[in-house]
Amino acid sequence: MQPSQTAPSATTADLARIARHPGVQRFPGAALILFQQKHFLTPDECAALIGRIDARRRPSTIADANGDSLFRTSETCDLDHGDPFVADIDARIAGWLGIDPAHGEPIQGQRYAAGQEFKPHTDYFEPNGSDYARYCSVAGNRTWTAMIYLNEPAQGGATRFTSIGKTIRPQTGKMLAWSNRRADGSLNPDSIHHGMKVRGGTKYVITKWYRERPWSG
Ligand SMILES: O=C(O)CCC(=O)C(=O)O
Ligand SMILES: [Fe+2]
Repeated sequence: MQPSQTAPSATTADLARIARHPGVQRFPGAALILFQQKHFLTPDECAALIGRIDARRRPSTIADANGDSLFRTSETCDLDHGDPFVADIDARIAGWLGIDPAHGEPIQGQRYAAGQEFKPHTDYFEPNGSDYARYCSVAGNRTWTAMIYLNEPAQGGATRFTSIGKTIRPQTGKMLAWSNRRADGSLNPDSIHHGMKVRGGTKYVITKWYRERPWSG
């Protein structure tokens, strides 16, 4: 293999590598390291993922449940990494970020019907939260999130980063990638975001989370 084709081995994303991707956009401001890459997946790839999500979806769950049963009302699907199509997308996301793929959790699909949402939350686990040991003792906390919109709901369903005041609308194949930590490695509360209510149609995304240490399933 050429060096450029080898899988990355870094424990976190490589900002210089990301910045070199043609068409990548970095959102301004120091509060959050957030990138967008349009057309990361083709419409056909998105449709194929939607088919897989519909075949295996189940109600979504949350860590550190706060008693609000309406906090996350979507459905979730663990995609099968034994499926070469899924494995290829997984490798492309890790390659884009420059993170060792071993640090990634399995890709999940999320489906929101009209009226469903995921209220404002951070993707990292609260170190003082009741579920921290359960979710983080082996692989550590979540470092980076990559999320790809698979379709465009008829109405609603934007992702709003509530602290930095940025709203991103779903576009088929568009990837958002952000660091859940600040440049100094501390957890970043400004990564808080809201998967806003779908008002018409259905919304599908895939989410990919990376950890401080290798993920062992
Ligand atoms: O659906 C969205 O826009 C956000 C999804 C999300 O934040 C998550 O799954 O952690
Ligand atoms: Fe999230």
